[in-house]
Amino acid sequence: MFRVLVSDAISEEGLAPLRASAHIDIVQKNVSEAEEELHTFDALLVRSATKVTEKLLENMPNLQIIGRAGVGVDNIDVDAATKRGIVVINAPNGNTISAAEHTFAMMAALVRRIPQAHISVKSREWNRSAFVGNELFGKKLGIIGFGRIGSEVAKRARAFGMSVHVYDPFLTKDRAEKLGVSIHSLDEVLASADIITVHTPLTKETRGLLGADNLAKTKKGVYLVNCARGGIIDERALIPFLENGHVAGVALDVFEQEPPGDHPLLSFDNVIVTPHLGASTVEAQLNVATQVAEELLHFFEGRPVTSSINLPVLSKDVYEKIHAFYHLGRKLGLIASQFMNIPVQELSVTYAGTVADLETTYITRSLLAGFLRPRVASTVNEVNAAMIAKERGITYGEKFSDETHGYANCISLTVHGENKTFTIKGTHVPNYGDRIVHFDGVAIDFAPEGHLLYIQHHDRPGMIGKVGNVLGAHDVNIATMQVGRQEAGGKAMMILSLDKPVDEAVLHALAQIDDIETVKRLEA
Ligand SMILES: NC(=O)C1=CN([C@@H]2O[C@H](COP(=O)(O)OP(=O)(O)OC[C@H]3O[C@@H](n4cnc5c(N)ncnc54)[C@H](O)[C@@H]3O)[C@@H](O)[C@H]2O)C=CC1
Ligand SMILES: O=C(O)C(=O)COP(=O)(O)O
Repeated sequence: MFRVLVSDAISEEGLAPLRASAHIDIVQKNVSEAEEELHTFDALLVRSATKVTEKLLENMPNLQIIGRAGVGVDNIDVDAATKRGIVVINAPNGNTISAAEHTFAMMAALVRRIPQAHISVKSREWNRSAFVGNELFGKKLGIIGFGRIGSEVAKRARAFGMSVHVYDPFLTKDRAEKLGVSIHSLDEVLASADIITVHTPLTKETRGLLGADNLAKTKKGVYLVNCARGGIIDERALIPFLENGHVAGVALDVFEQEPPGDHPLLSFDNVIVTPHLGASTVEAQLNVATQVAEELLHFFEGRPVTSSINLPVLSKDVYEKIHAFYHLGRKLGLIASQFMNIPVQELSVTYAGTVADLETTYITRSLLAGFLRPRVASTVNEVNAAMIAKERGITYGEKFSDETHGYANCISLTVHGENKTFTIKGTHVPNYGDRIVHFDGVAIDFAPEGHLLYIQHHDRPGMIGKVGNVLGAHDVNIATMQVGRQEAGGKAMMILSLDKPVDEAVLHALAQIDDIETVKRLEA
C-alpha cells in the first residue's frame, strides 16, 4: 500500500484515478495536521502553499516522490530532495492558459483601472472622470521570460494590436519569428516598453531582476505586471518609483511573502492585486491534478515519469526500449561493486550494438545506483546516484564502441580501484533475459539473478566435484553452475547460482580446497 499525503487544495476530480487504485491510500491534511504520521508517507502532493523544506523531508524518511500540481517548484527544496533520492515532478502545461489569461486580465484591469472603478461604484459613487485609462492597442508590451506562459501572453497581446518585445536569454530567433515577436536585450525592453510583464521562474538570477537599477531604466509612466513569482520585481525597490509617479501602476498576483500581510504596496491606489490566482480555474486545477495523479500512478507501477525536475525525462516509447538495459545496468553495477569491495575512483561504461543508439544517460545512472547501493547506508537511486558518486570522489564516463563480442548488444563496465581493475560485460537477449558474458577477463555465460557464488581457481580436473562435495556437505543446493577459463590449465572460474545465500562457514570450507584462489558471495 502506498500512502500519499495531499497537503494543499488539489482538485478531487483530478485525484480520482489515485483514489480508484486499491494500492493507494490518500490522506488530505496539511503538514502540521499530519505531523504524527509524516514518517508513513511514500508520496507528497502539493501546490505552492506547502513549503517542502529540508526539515520536512527529514521527518518524511519514507518519501519517494513529491508531486507539484502546478509549475513553480520554488517552494520545494529540490536539492535536498535529490540528495535523498526523492523524485520531484510537476505539471508544467496544465495551468499555462489560465495563468496567461489571468495576466492578460490583470493587464487590462490595470490600464483601465477596473478594480478601482468597481470599488467606487460599489461605494455608491458615479465618478466617470476619475477612471480614464489607456488603450492596449498600439502599445509596446515587454515580456521578460518567454516560455509557456510568456508566449501565450504574446499571442493574446498581438490579437489586441500590441507590439511585443521580448527578453529571454534562452529564446531562439526561429521561435521568436514564428510567434511574431522581436528579441531584445533586457535594457532595450526596459527602455522601450509601455507595459512590462515578467514570466520567468524565481531563481538566483531572476530574484530582484526588476530592482532599483533596472526600474530606473524603464520609461516614465510604465505599467508593470507580475503574475509569475513574488520577488522577480523587488517590492521594496518599487515603492519610490510609485511615490514619484515614474511607474504608472502595478498588477501583482504574487508576493515575496504570501500572504503579504500589511504590505506598504497595498496602500497605493494604482497597485492592483489578486491572491495568487493565476492557476485558480476549474480547468487548470483539473489539468494539473490529473497530470500529477497519472505520473504518481506510473511511478508506483515502476513506469517512467515524464515531467521530473531531477531525473532525465523519458517518453513512454523510449522507456519501452531502454527498460531492459536499465535493469542490466543495475545488475552490472551491483555485482561489480561487491566484487570490487575496495575503494574505487572511476567507472567506465562502454555501450556497443543496439544499446548504443538509446538514451544511455538513464542506463548509466541506473548502473551507478546499482554500484553505490552496497556502499551507502541511505537510499540511492537514479535521482541521487550522480550526486553521491561526486561526494565520494567516484568519477564515471560513457563510451561507445562497435565491439559487441558477437551479441546484438553489450554493456561493459570497467571499475578502476586502488591497484586493481575489474571488467564485467553483459548483454540482454529479448525473451530470454540478461546474461553476463565476460567476468574479470574470462568469457563465461550466466544469468545475474539471486544468490551467486564466485569461485576463482586453477584449471585442474576434479574441481567441480570438490566444490559440489563441500556444498552438499553443508546442505547447499546448486541451481546452476557455469565455468570458464582464460586458457587450459590457467586461471579459471565458476559461477554458481544457489537456492539460498551461503554463510561464512561454507565460504571458509571452500577456500580450504587446494587450487581455489578466491571465493566470494555475490547478490544480484
Ligand atoms: N500566478 C500563478 O498562479 C502562476 C505562476 N506561474 C509562474 O509563471 C512563471 C512562468 O511559468 P512557465 O511559463 O510555465 O515557465 P517556463 O519554464 O515555460 O518559462 C520560463 C521562461 O523564463 C526564461 N528565463 C529563465 N531565466 C531567465 C532570465 N534570467 N531572464 C529572462 N528569462 C529567463 C526561460 O528561458 C523560459 O523561457 C513561473 O515562475 C511559474 O512558477 C505559473 C503558473 C501559475
Ligand atoms: O503553478 C504555479 O507555478 C503557480 O504559481 C500556481 O500556484 P498554485 O498551485 O495555485 O498554488
